Amino acid sequence: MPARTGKQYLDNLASLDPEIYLNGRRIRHVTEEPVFAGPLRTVAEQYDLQLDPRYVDVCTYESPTTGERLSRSFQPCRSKEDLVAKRRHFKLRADHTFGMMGRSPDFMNAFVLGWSNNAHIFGELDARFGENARRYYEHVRDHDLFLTHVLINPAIDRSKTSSQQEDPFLHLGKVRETDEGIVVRGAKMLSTMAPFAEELVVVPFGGIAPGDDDYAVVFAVPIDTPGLKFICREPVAPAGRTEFDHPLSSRFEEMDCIAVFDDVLVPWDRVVVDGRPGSRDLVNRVLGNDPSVLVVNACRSLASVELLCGVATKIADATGIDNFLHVQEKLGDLLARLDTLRTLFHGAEALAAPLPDGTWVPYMPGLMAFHMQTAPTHRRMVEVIQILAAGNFFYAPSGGDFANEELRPFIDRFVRGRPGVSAEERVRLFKLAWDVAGDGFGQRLMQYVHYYSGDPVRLTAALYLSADKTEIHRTVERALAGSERSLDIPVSPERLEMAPPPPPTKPLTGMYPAKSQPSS
Ligand SMILES: Cc1cc2nc3c(=O)[nH]c(=O)nc-3n(C[C@H](O)[C@H](O)[C@H](O)COP(=O)(O)OP(=O)(O)OC[C@H]3O[C@@H](n4cnc5c(N)ncnc54)[C@H](O)[C@@H]3O)c2cc1C
Repeated sequence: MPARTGKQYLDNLASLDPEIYLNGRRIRHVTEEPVFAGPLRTVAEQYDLQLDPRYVDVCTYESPTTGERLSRSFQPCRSKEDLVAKRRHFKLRADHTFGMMGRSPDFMNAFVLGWSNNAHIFGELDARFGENARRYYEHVRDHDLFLTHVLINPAIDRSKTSSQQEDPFLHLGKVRETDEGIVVRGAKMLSTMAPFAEELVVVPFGGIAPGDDDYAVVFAVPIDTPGLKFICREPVAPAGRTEFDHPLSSRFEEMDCIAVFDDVLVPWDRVVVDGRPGSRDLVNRVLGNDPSVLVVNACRSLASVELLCGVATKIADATGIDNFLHVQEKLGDLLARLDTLRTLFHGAEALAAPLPDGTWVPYMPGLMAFHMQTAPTHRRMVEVIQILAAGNFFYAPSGGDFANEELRPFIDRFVRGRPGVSAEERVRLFKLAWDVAGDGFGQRLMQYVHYYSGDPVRLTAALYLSADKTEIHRTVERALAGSERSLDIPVSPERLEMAPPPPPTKPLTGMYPAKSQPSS
């Protein structure tokens, strides 16, 4: 099947029977659940978008084997042109949600492309596993499936390894093997979008301790696999929210769930790492995702800070405060931050280079630097929106008030903005600002931005440990040499051709520094 429409996605989702629980209730038909209506419509639109005549060339490419149109997100990058084409696709789909949805289909599509690229590494444990990884990517690509994933163990006692927890199956681990596959038990925290997904991918992240091979299991299963349960958090956008009152949260709430594995059988053809001795070393060495995951993430981040920056400047204008110096200083700072991110984003692409296997990747340290700047930028933009909006959030009548003919003249008179800004324009703007900067929806997004890629503290430490510091140390040596080498100045190259960074030489475990791992 080629790239799907929204209807094809929804029809398939309706045919599945996953165990999804919301406030104690089993949701039997996710496609009919009112709480899920807004986000489901948005996910379906993400599928429709790729076949829209305006975007089909941006969002799809021709299958080399069948000639069908496939989602661009699955395309391997064999040239810089491929890289640019994928970035345009990712940014388009991120702009559709204004970057409010981090785990829209592109995220996991890019992730499983990496399973295909890394099949030879998974094959080191068992040739079947490499084959499974490659075939799974093709299965997801050819059926254009929507995936969720779980990486992290629940935070029961972070000072202990998985096998040291009070019960050996609090963290997800392998219980036994059968002729059909491996049986796994335990839990993984935070499966975003699980109610809307058709498949679940499991990959441990953050480092597995010595002696914990049983917990180094990598696999993918259909979302309605027996024994697999998802318990949703409380919705931040309860059913019935209108687009007038909640322009973002009524459409873009990604549900998060804890995933419980109550003795789940994973068939052998879905196993990529089976928890045998040596599994830990492999999982700590390779996460298995494609470098384009960082591009998906960067496109989402950019889309969301573009919206935030626009909201901040619009609200300053709407109430005539943009003539004040301190407001201009704050807005100027936000615009500079936005342009810093844009420059990093496009700079990483400009410095793209091929890996030894011919895959083109953007300048990865640049994308990592981009990632590390986005959370503080997002937070500052939210803070500035709060400072500039002040009490304005709290006298924004609801859609129902606007529809009340008796109230309307008062609203039009007293709730308008500066001359030229009507009450409706002003109120809609402040409701948008509240969704992203005040409401639980916006708070969850900010938490997402800080943590979606792991703990920023350990990620930043890992960046320090793995960075190539040769150049900056040469500069220090030149400064120390004093006048002896004062005319020995390197001339910067005419063209910057950055090779992709070598693999880290320091012992990192699944991206986090080894020293921050609990040990057995
Ligand atoms: C909104 C949202 C959606 C998410 N969606 C998904 C998803 O779909 N799939 C998925 O797999 N994950 C998802 N995540 C989880 C995300 O991967 C984790 O939040 C992230 O990896 C951090 O892990 P943690 O939350 O357990 O925090 P922890 O790693 O436990 O950190 C909590 C605090 O303790 C400190 N700390 C803990 N351990 C150490 C240590 N060993 N050394 C030093 N400091 C330590 C940290 O610095 C931090 O301040 C999501 C997270 C959020 C917020």
